[in-house]
Amino acid sequence: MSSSSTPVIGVLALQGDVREHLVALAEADALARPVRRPEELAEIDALVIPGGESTTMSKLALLFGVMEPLRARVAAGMPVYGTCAGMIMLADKILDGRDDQETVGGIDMVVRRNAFGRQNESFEQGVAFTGLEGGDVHGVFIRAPWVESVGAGVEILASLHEGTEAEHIVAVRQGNLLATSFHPELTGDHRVHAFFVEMVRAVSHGG
Ligand SMILES: NC(=O)CC[C@H](N)C(=O)O
Repeated sequence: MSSSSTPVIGVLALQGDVREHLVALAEADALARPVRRPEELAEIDALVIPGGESTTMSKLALLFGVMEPLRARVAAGMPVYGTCAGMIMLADKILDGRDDQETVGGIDMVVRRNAFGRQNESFEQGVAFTGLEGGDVHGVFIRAPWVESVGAGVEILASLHEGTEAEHIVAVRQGNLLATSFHPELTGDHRVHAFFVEMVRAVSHGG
């Protein structure tokens, strides 16, 4: 771990909206860099897994040999933030995935891919996010997953209501792992990234 107060945060750069996360992290006062190879994983304090396509990301992570090193670092407590496809990658269990699709795992949750359905492929909605000041976050949902269920150790940070129907969980935290169904990196509002950078600082300073 870096001992400086500016954490080095990688963005998993196999596929997806890497550049937007690099910009958002830099604006949230982190040193951000793309990460592709196992040896690059060893040089970061924390990681963002971007949105994109989780089936492709899974395949490339296996191909590049980063899946196992990533699992090892997650098990060792490295903070990771996953958005959308990145949320899927952090799920211990997924529904509607491809048969050969693997995840990094780490969050005790069941995530359903493309959960909001075809009619609702992409939409934008205000999201009340526990722990963030300044009002709703602007939620950009693109073929987004939702969290179907969580284990006892998982904190629910945001949910959406569908009409009068059930709530769908769209943001969670378990220990040093954070995941959102939506894409704060596509908005100019970097409060969720700043929230993650604070999580990373807390870990670094705590030793
Ligand atoms: N915007 C996104 O990241 C979409 C996620 C995509 N539907 C998947 O399953 O990976």
